Amino acid sequence: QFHMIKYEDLKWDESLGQGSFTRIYRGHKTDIRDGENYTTEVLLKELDAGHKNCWESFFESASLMSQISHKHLLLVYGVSVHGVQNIMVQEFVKYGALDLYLKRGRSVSVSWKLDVAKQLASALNFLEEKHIVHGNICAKNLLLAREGDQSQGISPFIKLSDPGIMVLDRIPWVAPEVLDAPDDLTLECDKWSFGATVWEIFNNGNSPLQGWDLDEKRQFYESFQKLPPSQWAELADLITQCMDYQAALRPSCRSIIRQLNSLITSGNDVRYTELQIIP
Ligand SMILES: Nc1cnc(-c2cc(N)nc3[nH]ccc23)cn1
Repeated sequence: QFHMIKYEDLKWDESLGQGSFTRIYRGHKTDIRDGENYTTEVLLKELDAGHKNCWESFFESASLMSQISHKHLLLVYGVSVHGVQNIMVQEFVKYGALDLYLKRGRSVSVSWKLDVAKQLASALNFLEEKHIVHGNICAKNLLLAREGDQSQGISPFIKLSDPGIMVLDRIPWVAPEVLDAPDDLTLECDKWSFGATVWEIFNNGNSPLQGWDLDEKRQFYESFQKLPPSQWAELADLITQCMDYQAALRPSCRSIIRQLNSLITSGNDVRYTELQIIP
């Protein structure tokens, strides 16, 4: 399924924090090609030995991403097994997770945000064409490889990370129909999550329904509520289409791309804060 990497070819640098079942580090891997030693900067994702049960979803998500390659999909070099330890070796993406980048108050323009949304849509379109469901689209899983420079006309560049291990309180990123049947994730689920992720991008990385407890979040679905609309009507409309409670009515990726391309950023290039609903 994927390339096995020798533990002795890996070097750990600094810790970059930890997820629910994983610890992540910056590191390097060495390869020997035509007798030359090459070192590549990598991200090392250690799966807690204690969480054996997440093993298959850990490797499933890794193998999913290593079967295909696309410029906006994170490259997974392979896995390394050392005793009871499992390590996923990913390409190192310089600026890390997009939600944290946006929360750090980087004031980015509307066209910057729209570029990111278009790149995510093209990654989703690629996955849809391969009938591959990602299952965990959110700003936390978007990695920023290039900050972009408005003055030089250089756009940002993002990579969609592996789905990782699905945790259940994924409301409002997880599509409502998944809550009752978590096993049959469909391509339509990724469209719902795309809508929630675009909402995050245009809300400076703030999570929708931030601070709501699980009951309030369940209630949000049960009463078919919608996220507070962006003041940009056409964007709000696209988000609403993606987050349709009827999966079959969500737009195709091609339609999403067409609508994103028809959004006019001129005049919208002002910074505005979005509404937040208070539970
Ligand atoms: N595939 C990946 C995933 N995350 C990073 C990353 C980069 C960074 N500058 N700070 C971080 N802090 C935590 C993770 C991370 C890099 N590459």
